[in-house]
Amino acid sequence: GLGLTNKKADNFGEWYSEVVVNGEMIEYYDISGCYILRPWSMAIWEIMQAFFDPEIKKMKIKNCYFPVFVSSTVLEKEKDHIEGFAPEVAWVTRSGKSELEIPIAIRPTSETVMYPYYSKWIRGHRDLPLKLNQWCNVVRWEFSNPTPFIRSREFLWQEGHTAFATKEEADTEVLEILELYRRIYEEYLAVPVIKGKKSELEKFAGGLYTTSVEAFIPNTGRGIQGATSHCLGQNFAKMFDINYENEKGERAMVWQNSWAYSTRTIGVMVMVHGDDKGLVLPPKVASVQVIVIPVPYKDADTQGILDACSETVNALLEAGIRAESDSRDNYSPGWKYSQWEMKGVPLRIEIGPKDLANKQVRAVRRDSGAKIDIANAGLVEEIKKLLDNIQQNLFDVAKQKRDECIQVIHTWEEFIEALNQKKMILAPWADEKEVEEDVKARTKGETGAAKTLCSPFDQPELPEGTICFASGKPAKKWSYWGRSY
Ligand SMILES: O=C1CCCN[C@@H]1CCCn1cnc2cc(F)c(F)cc2c1=O
Ligand SMILES: [Mg+2]
Repeated sequence: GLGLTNKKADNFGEWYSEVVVNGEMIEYYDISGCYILRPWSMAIWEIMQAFFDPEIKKMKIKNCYFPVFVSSTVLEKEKDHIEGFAPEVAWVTRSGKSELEIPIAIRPTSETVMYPYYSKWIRGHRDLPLKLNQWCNVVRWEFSNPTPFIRSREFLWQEGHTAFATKEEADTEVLEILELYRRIYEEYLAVPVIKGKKSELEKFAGGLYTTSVEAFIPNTGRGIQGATSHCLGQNFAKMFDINYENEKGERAMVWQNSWAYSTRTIGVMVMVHGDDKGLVLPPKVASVQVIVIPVPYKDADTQGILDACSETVNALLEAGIRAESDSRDNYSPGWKYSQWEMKGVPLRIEIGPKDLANKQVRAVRRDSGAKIDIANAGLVEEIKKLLDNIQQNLFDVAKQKRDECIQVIHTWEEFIEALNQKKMILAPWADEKEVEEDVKARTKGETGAAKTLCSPFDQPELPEGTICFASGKPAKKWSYWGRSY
């Protein structure tokens, strides 16, 4: 019957895959690491896209579409950028019965697909800035444990690829995009994130610097990169000859950025807000915000109740609230309550004989379970307020839980202790690659090594003489550390 067999606090991994399946977001596919995105999750992707796409259009970024296939010559053009990733690249080696002359890769990301054409299109300073984005899928044949939305062999994302005449313009855009990613998480998914800069070891090797929004999953004590915005510097301009004649008639290389968020966002939201009754959807991203359920009673005025349900739905729809009624006659109200709770619908409205008589409805919140009787007069306004309150409450609760997981430390002992307590660790460190490599080596274990998540833009005080928790060298900055996805 209905109901989850796994508890979130007991076995998180099994709970998560049960919730995304029972909530009808995901269907498992017969190829490992691949998942079907059912309408219940696709609708969330579309709602986020409906926010992000107009925002980048305001920034004069244009959408385009490049081929999914990459020739091996161009993919391998960038040796050091690719070398670590080579095992993840999926290849087409034949069509029908005939082997291909040259194998063709399926895009794992599109730098090498796009930049030869950036080189061709960018000739003079009037061709700048060139700012393109594409909404597409990418394929990375990952081997570590596949997880719906979080780590899959194919996923949907947007990838932005921009080119500027000056570093200043690039630096500015990196942060403008990162702010949009923060808004996706905090204003839509109700998930708190931390903005910061990746370490030299964790950044995109092909770029100059990487910024990210970092989320945290309290149940597993793991950080997760929520979205990423890189400044590529002039590295790819050098590799792909993307240069132009500047206003002084000199040859100059462009400054580039690339940035992405993916369907991973949905998985983070499920992990943070889901509970033992199933999904809990923030109203801003719920394709159904209010489900109206008739509660007929014996021979009580059933038609009157059904009419009240459709009138309520229509009033809510007219006010721009995404409402539906569930008037299926082959399920009991109780069964419907559980099913819509499993699907995480933020608000349920029940209409029974008593409600009909009193010209009111009974609203039930999915986040707190609170039951509220609301008069039909002024119903729409009350429901709007309730949905806003649910959105804010989900964020506040998630932020409070995440903040409780943050532990400031100064010594190695404190670091290990906090790691074992599944904390998100804030520590002063020397900001040296070897130090991070050493921490990874010293914390390797079956639950994965600790690594830097990001160095927050919002730096705490670093008093003179503070030492690095791992090396004893003078500390240069604070960074968040932890195990991660
Ligand atoms: O993260 C982004 C934002 C959107 C555009 N790309 C950048 C960097 C992607 C880094 N990356 C990430 N994963 C990869 C996997 C591969 F198999 C491969 F060949 C290359 C890569 C790879 O370059
Ligand atoms: Mg990867």
